[in-house]
Amino acid sequence: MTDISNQINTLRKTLRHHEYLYHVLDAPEIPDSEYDRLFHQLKALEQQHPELIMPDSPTQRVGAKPLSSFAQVTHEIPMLSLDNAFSDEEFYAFVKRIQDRLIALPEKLEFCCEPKLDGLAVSILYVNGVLTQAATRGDGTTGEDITLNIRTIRNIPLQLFTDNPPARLEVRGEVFMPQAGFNKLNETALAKGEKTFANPRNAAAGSLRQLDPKITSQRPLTLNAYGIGVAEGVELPDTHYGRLQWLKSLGIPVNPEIQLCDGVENVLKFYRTIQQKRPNLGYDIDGTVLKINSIPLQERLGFISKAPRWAIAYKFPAQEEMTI
Ligand SMILES: NC(=O)n1nc(-c2ccco2)nc1N
Repeated sequence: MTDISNQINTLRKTLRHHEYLYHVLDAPEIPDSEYDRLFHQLKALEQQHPELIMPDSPTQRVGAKPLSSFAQVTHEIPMLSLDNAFSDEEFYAFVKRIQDRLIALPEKLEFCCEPKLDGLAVSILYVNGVLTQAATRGDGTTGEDITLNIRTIRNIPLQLFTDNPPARLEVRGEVFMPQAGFNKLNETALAKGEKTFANPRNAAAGSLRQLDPKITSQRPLTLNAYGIGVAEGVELPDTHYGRLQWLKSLGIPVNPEIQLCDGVENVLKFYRTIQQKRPNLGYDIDGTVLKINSIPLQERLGFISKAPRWAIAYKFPAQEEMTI
């Protein structure tokens, strides 16, 4: 490898490390001025040697020019929506349905308990550890290709932090806008006489669905992963919580409030704790998501194909056999 490409690779590794410390761990080790100096050093070297530019270089986060429209992406594994509970009784009924379906049952059900982030669900595909495609959830089967916009979100690694990446890994999570960033965005928009957003969720959706990645790049968006879709060339942990910890080890941001809860009473304790924390989290949530932690149990339970809640077929009574 030439000396120049050595310098370029060392700078990329250093910048990825500091980007992770700053945007994922919120624990920078160098001042912004030093990060900028290294970034501009890399940018200059790449401009002198464009043949060495790689898509996963830290300098390649913001796409070149605006798109005219979004391509469609079909999810290999559908991104289903969640059933809702609005009371302890409805949660108990949910647990009872599980117990009724699982003949052989562990004495206590273990749940992975998560805050329900109020943003936009996205799917991010890494091929051999490199961020290759990203899409919105859309209708669960088909979404919009927002790869260029997702690449601008600073806490989403362009390359997984491992020397032995899976062949393909689909990370699923919520992109949201923290309240401080939302307030600042609206203040600036107001000052400029531009459109303001009603709430952080709309701001996140509007920012992610920008055709110009330069605009998305200036919006304070962040990702928290909450699951895995496609995974090839890797043996995944057999619990949901274990999979989230594994994602974290790859440099993927996961919400710090997530907890394992053993038994229904501890789950309800988590729910009330998050409810109390809610005003001070710094980002909007609209509840909690409570998941059976064991993957084999999840697979035994499967999915209910979700009929829309907004339509009903009101049928005529079965006709008597037509007599001619
Ligand atoms: N919105 C949110 O925070 N979600 N959404 C899920 C989800 C949706 C489908 C399966 O899991 N999980 C979390 N934490």
